[in-house]
Amino acid sequence: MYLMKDIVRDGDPVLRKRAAKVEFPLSKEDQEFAKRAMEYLEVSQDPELCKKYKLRAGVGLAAPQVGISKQMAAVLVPSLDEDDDKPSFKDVIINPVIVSESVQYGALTEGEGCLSVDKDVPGYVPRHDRITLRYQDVNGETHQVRLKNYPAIVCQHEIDHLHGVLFYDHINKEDPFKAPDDTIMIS
Ligand SMILES: O=C(O)C[C@@H](Cc1ccccc1)[C@H](O)SCc1ccccc1
Ligand code: NI
Repeated sequence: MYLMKDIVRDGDPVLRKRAAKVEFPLSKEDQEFAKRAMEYLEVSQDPELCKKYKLRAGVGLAAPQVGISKQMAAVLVPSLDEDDDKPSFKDVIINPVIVSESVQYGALTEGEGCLSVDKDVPGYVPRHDRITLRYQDVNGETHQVRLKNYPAIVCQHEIDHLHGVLFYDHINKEDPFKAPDDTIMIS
């Protein structure tokens, strides 16, 4: 499993590169990332284990964030209603492509953070509220899923990492809390 020491921080050029496409069958290194990244997310979302391993909670972890410039990201988005323990989205997305996206924006009301960015950067991060995502899983199977609101926001944050984009690149410099007026605000 990865620890915070394995996470590359803003300033490292790997976070600003466009990551390379992943070939199948996965190499040992790629399989290792998939396993360790999903483990990180699961452990980080367990309050006890999160404290024990001194992790920052995460709902996504992209390969460039551990220095691997390849198009892979683990995503584990818990369902928003606590009692339903089935995640709203859980998979390792490989060579992801957003094949269609809503004109309407969505943004988290609390703004965003990033495991690779230690400073708080306040402001709304306008993203597409709904997306159709095509990706391959660790077995090379192609999936096409429609996501909206929180899971859509998380996948766009992770896919940005594969294109060398960080969340604060999207924040309006003049007025950080300005968002297009029909933006869906997600809490
Ligand atoms: O740095 C990362 O990629 C992981 C981020 C993903 C993220 C997605 C959407 C919006 C904000 C961040 C971490 O999950 S940041 C910590 C966190 C944990 C739980 C919920 C939201 C953010
Ligand atoms: Ni991030």
